[in-house]
Amino acid sequence: MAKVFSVDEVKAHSKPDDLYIIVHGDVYDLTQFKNEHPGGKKILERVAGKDATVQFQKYHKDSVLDKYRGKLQVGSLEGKAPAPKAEAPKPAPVVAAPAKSVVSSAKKEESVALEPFGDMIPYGDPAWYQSYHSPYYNETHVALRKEIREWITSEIEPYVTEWDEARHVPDTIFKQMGQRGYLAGLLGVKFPVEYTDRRVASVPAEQWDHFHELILTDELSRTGSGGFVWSQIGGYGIGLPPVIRFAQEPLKQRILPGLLAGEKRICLAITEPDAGSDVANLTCEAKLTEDGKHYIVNGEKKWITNGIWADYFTTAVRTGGPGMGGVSVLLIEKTSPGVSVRKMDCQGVWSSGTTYITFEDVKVPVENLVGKENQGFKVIMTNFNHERLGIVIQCNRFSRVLYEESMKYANKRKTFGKKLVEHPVIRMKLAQMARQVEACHNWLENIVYQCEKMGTTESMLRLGGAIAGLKAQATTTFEFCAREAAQIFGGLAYTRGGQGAKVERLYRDVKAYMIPGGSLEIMEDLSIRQAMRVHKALGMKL
Ligand code: HEM
Repeated sequence: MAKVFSVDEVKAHSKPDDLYIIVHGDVYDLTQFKNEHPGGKKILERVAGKDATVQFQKYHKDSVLDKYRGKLQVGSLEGKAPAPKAEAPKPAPVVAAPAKSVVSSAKKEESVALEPFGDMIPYGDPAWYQSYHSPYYNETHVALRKEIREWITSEIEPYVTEWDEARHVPDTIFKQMGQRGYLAGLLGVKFPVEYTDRRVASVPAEQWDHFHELILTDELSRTGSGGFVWSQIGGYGIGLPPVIRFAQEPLKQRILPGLLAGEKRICLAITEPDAGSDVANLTCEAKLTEDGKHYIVNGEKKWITNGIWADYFTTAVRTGGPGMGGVSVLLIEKTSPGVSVRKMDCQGVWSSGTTYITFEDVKVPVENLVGKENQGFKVIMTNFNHERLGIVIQCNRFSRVLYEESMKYANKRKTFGKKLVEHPVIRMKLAQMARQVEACHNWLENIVYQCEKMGTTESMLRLGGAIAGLKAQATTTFEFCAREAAQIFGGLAYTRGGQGAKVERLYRDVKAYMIPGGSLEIMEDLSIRQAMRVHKALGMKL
């Protein structure tokens, strides 16, 4: 049990070799820590024995305490009120919608506002977190949101900067993703109960839908690190769906339980030094042996997320003639002789393990063919909508994080005698960020709802154009917000770590979202070309 102090008792610890301070009513012993304090020891000695809450808030985000509390807190002041949790106070009488599935328009009376959640900064969270009415969410979504946010706040967020600098997230975190059932819920398909006994604590498997997946990815992205998110789902979220949809049953039985549990890792290997968004041009070749039992694979793959840690590579290879009709997909195993991986040094997403892979005479059993020979393009295409929606969710939360961080900072930092937020030029930046984030999120929810209703084939055929347009929108919003947030934070966004850590990191991560998964230019073009094709079939009259 932590000790209870009076103000006078804390005052007695006001020497450099016996240095206590008070922050938010909690008492910290900084006697040893002062020597390693990044802000210097003298500044701490000046507030020794005192309440330093105001000074602390000026130089740090409160989340710094999540990391150091365990090590430094020795007690609390007498009469201190318990700290507020992630859930905000309840201002209005609101109830969650029934857990029946997404509420239909015919049942308008069920579409009631959900309870407020989070910090209630305007636009700092999606509208349904801030007691707006929504037709999309029910109590299972509410429960999942709470479950993930608690985990991220206590076990992930305090360490993200450290992991990014180390360019590696501890393997235990990915294992937890498996144990918590999150990995099984990230595949754009119904919860795969036939291959795993892992379950998400707050959502019955049979009720799992696309909005749960949205919430999961969105909350992971609140960490403000593309590297962290990609370290967990960057390879998995695009490497595994083709296997679960198109691989042969014995292969699935063999590898899925380990992958869904977070014990094994997988990635998607399509891009090559000379083939990115123009997938049909890839050259990595796979030749069938004369006995028809193996493929022999030779070639290179570049910019492969998580490749360095992967046990399996869902790999696009050329088995036939030129163009898309000669492409197949093979599951290649890391243990096969001839596979080598080299980590690449990139501008952003540092902890995501971007990798260069070479395949030299790698022998792959024909049982590892995913889909049919020379029909790999269909396998790849089926993946695109899910991959791009994942990118959109991440980008939009990153944009929101940039806005939220800016809003908080603009409300505490003073220049020329005023808070930043009191300068119209800064409010204009915040307004421009918020309106783009909100527009993007509303389009996103609409598209996710269509995925939920249409199913895989129809959504693949009909939504490709809109999802490409949405990716273009989300990535340009992200780029805009990174630039504006950096201007608001000034020098703090130019240095790594500290209060501007998320802004500086996300600024570096932008291009990792704007180039892969279909570059901005290709997305904009596709959003019109593909939509025209679909609408021609729907009877478009020009
Ligand atoms: C529990 C007490 C404290 C802890 C755990 C702590 C921890 C830290 C950490 C980790 C940083 C690096 C930047 C960051 O991650 O935000 C930092 C920077 C800093 N801290 Fe503290 N600190 C504490 C109290 C204080 C107090 C009371 C003051 C002022 C009186 C202070 C002044 C500063 C300054 C000036 C910086 C440098 C900020 C910059 O680079 O812009 N700290 N502190």
